[in-house]
Amino acid sequence: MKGEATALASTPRALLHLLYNGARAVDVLEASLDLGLLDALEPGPVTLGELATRHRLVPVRLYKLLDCLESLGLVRREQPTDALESARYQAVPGLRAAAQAVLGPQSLEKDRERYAWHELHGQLPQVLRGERSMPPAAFDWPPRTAEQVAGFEASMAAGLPPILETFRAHRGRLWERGGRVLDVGGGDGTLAAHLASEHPGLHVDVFNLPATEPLVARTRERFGLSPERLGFQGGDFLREPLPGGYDTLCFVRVLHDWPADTARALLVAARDALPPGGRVLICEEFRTPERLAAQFFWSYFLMGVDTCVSRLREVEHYLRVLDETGFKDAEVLPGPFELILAHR
Ligand SMILES: C[S@@+](CC[C@H](N)C(=O)[O-])C[C@H]1O[C@@H](n2cnc3c(N)ncnc32)[C@H](O)[C@@H]1O
Repeated sequence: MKGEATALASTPRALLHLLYNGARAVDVLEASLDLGLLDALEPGPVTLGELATRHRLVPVRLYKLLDCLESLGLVRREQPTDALESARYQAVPGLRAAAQAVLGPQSLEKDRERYAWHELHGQLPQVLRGERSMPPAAFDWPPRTAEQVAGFEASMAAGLPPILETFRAHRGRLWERGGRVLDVGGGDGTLAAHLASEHPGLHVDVFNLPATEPLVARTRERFGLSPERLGFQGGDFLREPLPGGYDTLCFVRVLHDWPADTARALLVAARDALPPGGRVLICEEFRTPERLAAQFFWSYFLMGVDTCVSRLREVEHYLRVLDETGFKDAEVLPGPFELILAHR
């Protein structure tokens, strides 16, 4: 039985049937996760008879649940005889981890429900004609009040684990020589604090808008770091050059927020601030089919927010701009969020 991932649906009509049944499909997956069926199905293959006995489930009912999973392309079935119990199943690789990430307690999708998407729901023709938008009271971009800034930076920090995983996977390569790092647009300093804590030879500063200074101070305190290990440089990268004195400048989920010419200008500013041999690190949600799917909520939501021009770009776009702005030896380091490393 082959276990490789499959397309969600083979035809547009099949996809539309599945989408219409989205709430029921999520119910099927949550039940499968809660019952522990995914733990058994992913190593698989396992027969329906074994699954039903192990989990004390009614075989004829379990068969129908597995039909639902099969129609979603999430399990494969072999039916050696017509007896239900003999049907053998195997989940596609990664299903359990995906179900945990998307439906489990730390689900980003569930967190997104608190945003006012229903302001647009059912109104897309008016939204697209420019007659209706997200009310600023429901979502303001860029964040303006201290409360909005703190809420936004906290939600960014909550999404850092896969980024930290990538940084950790390449720790030897990135930080064995220590040095001074500037995390440009570095949020509330959570990434910088992890880097400083995990690598005693590093000094890390956050460059961010002055309004974020108290947030970085709080992070510094939470991690028990001194200002010598985790510093703050207040500034506006749209209006002033980036500060010098660093070996590495990081742009983590920053460049995608801007039009291409602004993102390019930021890389030029980085080049001008770095010494020869200095490094730039770009960590982004590069545009891939999976990332676009993970971004579906924001593609929908931001139709009503013209002030946000954030967009996913292919990794090749950034590699080309790095080349055009004079960076050398760019390479893509793999991980849950790929990291581009390039040298001045
Ligand atoms: C999408 S967030 C990314 C935060 C963080 N790097 C992360 O990945 O969690 C963009 C960051 O850029 C900062 N930023 C936005 N405009 C800026 C500006 N003009 N100058 C400096 N920082 C800015 C924001 O305050 C925020 O921290």
